[in-house]
Amino acid sequence: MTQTLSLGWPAPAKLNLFLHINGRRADGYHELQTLFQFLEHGDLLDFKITTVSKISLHSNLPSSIADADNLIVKAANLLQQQTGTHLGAEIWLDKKLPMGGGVGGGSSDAATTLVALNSLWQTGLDNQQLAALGLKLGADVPIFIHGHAAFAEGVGEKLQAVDIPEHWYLVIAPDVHVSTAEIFQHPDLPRDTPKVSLTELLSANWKNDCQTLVCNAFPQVAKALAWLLEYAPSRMTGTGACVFGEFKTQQQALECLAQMPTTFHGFVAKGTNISPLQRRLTRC
Ligand SMILES: C[C@](O)(CO)[C@H](O)COP(=O)(O)OP(=O)(O)OC[C@H]1O[C@@H](n2ccc(N)nc2=O)[C@H](O)[C@@H]1O
Ligand SMILES: Nc1ncnc2c1ncn2[C@@H]1O[C@H](COP(=O)(O)OP(=O)(O)OP(=O)(O)O)[C@@H](O)[C@H]1O
Repeated sequence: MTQTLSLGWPAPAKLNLFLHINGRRADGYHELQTLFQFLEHGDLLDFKITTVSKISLHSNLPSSIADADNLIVKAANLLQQQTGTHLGAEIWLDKKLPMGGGVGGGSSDAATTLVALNSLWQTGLDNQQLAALGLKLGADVPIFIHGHAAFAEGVGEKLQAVDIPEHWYLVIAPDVHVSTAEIFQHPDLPRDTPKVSLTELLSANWKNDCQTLVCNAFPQVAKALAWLLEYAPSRMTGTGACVFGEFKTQQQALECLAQMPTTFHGFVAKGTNISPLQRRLTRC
């Protein structure tokens, strides 16, 4: 087999448009209800398929993340083990998403690796099997494999596709790393939002149950959110640190970005119900 080069696999960001924590399971994981939408903005991965089974990664990530801890390498190894393929891959990652930002960059990279390699290695797993594999790597991986905006329950793996308005967002990434595990372990995290139906949730005011705790612990997050709220309905995504403001048009979002203090870092992107990864897969 000749070596195959396959370029331009997107690993988009996600937003949690709301995030409710309904309880804590015996294994420590939390039951939640959340609404996921993708952004037309994210990391990019390239793959070279090799006939030796080695997985190697080249990236612009900080060297503090060892390859063995990288979710891309973990995803590729997991797919190899699961399918018994003897093929390997050389992978290039162009990291654009803020890390530990609640926009799911690591999970999205893992999902893109599973979806792309399953196609390029011709290992034939269906989306359900890939999502089950992905869940072993992180609670957010299945949504990126699912590829459609969704209402999620369970620990984030029970997904119901939804079609919701595709607004423009200004996302601000405060210069702090929020540990998802630490937020979920925190004694002050509210864990008692009652579960309600999707219909009720879609017409309610949206909130993020982690937001107050994270804003209290990280003044940079509170500051970014307070600034955004002057311009648009705004919230935190996931367990932070990113916050987003919602705009009807690209122009409004860009005008707000232009006024943003230079001490903040942010980007404008459109929300999308169909993941850019799905669109790339159908071009394969
Ligand atoms: C908060 C969300 O971003 C919402 O989309 C996700 O639920 C987090 O997903 P993730 O980053 O893929 O999280 P994981 O890597 O699976 O878990 C990190 C840590 O968060 C905690 N965790 C995560 C998800 C969940 N439903 N309950 C939890 O308690 C666990 O302590 C876990 O050790
Ligand atoms: N490919 C990767 N990209 C980014 N982070 C990675 C990757 N592989 C492993 N990690 C580790 O995962 C941590 C969290 O990454 P990520 O950027 O996905 O956080 P996040 O956006 O808060 O995710 P979530 O919204 O799922 O909680 C990083 O700090 C890093 O140590």
